[in-house]
Amino acid sequence: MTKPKVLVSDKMDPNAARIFAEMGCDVDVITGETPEQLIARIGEYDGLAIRSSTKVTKEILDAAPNLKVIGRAGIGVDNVDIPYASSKGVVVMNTPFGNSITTAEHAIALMFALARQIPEANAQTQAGLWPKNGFMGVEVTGKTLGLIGAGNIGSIVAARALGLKMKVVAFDPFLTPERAVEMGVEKGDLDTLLAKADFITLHTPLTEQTRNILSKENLAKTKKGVRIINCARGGLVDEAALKEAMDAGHVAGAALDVFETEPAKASPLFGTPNFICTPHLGASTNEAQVNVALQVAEQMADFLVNGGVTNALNMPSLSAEEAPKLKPYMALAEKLGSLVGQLTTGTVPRVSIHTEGAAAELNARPIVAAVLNGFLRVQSDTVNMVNAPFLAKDLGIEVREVKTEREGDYHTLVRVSVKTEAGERSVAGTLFSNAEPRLVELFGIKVEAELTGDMLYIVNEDAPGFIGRIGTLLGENSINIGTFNLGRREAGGEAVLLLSVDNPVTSAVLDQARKLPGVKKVMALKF
Ligand SMILES: NC(=O)C1=CN([C@@H]2O[C@H](COP(=O)(O)OP(=O)(O)OC[C@H]3O[C@@H](n4cnc5c(N)ncnc54)[C@H](O)[C@@H]3O)[C@@H](O)[C@H]2O)C=CC1
Ligand SMILES: O=C(O)CCC(=O)C(=O)O
Repeated sequence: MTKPKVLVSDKMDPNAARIFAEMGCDVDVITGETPEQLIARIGEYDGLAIRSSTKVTKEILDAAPNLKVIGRAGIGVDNVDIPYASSKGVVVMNTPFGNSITTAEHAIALMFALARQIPEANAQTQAGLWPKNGFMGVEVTGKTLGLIGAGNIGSIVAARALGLKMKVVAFDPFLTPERAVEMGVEKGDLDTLLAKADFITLHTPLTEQTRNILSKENLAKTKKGVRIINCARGGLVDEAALKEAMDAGHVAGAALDVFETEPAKASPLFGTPNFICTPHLGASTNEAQVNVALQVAEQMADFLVNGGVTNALNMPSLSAEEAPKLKPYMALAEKLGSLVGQLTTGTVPRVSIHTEGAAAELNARPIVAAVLNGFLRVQSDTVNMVNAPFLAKDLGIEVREVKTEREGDYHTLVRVSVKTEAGERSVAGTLFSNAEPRLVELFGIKVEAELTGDMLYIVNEDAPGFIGRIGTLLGENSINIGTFNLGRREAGGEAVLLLSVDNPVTSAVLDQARKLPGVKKVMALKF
């Protein structure tokens, strides 16, 4: 088997390359290239490992037909066009925890640097000025820290601030009252936070809701003398409004690690008294960089070599415990989706996935994605587990999930139903020995079959002599039958025949089969 090829295109701890190699990937580390150089190179790679410098645009994704996974050694993925990557079936992963402590510590470091004006005091002291009287600081003890965003990093910042005997007011629409109590913070709305905080620190992603969350209007609602720290993303603070508020003496100090445009080579804030900044160093410690490099390489290699999915942003994760249990279900789900896709014509406004018994206890998202992957594969060669749910949405297909924990006839069952112009049609399957996917029902008829390789699907009137005739026809055309699976609605009624065959059935043979007496439908299937 050829080894997957990975490109590391941003500066990353060397442990990443070591792990990729140890886990069976060929790895190239080529950093600092222009977008054009990356476009010329990316075509040969299965994986791309990045930090924040590489911008993974539509153009880069279009030039990457082999790309299967993008791994961000860090948290923010705003440098990756995720919707487009998803539409191309490329998994995007990050490492959500590896640099959180380091970034929280940077926010706390900047808070102290602001409180005691350390950068300027340092500069003037080293210039020989000994400015003993020019730097009256403030204590942080007893002050209120306004925390905008109480996720991984925000909650670490809160814990550190509480340790410094500060009070913490947190604004985060997803923060539950219980979690706020657990964190020891006061949950407040944004206006309350703005009115109360002596220091404000931001820890949200940049979204349409958070862009300019510290706007001119909101800065005006802050306490006079407030100090602001942003170690999250440029664009959360309106930089021009911040400059105005600092010049007016309303904001006493601001520390930015991140800027709206990076690298920030110029800014109206540069040179403003009590403004300090760092060049997006939030994650830059030895510890964090080793953590994220190891983690991204392990996750990407696990995906490329073993199919494991961890911390993907556009695909359901499969934990190490879940993966072995879910894998046979995903195979079953994909086969059932494929069967119903091959047997259905016309528009399908709805696909329902019903899990029953043991299947209902599992994480349904990978099972649903696998059904859609199989179902849509019939119309698209480029569909996969990542883009199938997006493609279904684009096609206007409603996807329903139903779970019944009670067992029916089978210990475990997955049923796929599609709504068509002709009505609802469904197929169902189970796992034999908890591992082997088997079809057990086809459009209301009980039929047990392994869906594999080339198959022939025949609907006929149940009558003596038919099986002999189809066997003879295939034999005369040198088509060897592997398995033979029969089902019927009732004696003498509609019957279904599913045959696995050792070689594909040509259209000429299909035509001959259609002419056999009692035959209603004949189709070649492929799994
Ligand atoms: N400066 C640097 O080098 C680094 C920056 N970061 C950035 O830090 C940010 C936070 O990272 P994590 O804490 O790991 O993310 P997280 O996802 O754990 O937490 C983000 C929090 O923001 C909250 N949030 C979302 N929308 C909000 C809104 N409209 N108002 C208030 N809160 C809102 C979410 O509910 C969530 O709790 C990310 O943007 C990340 O890119 C992360 C690492 C290093
Ligand atoms: O990789 C870096 O230095 C930046 C880290 C960062 O911003 C993130 O993880 O979101």
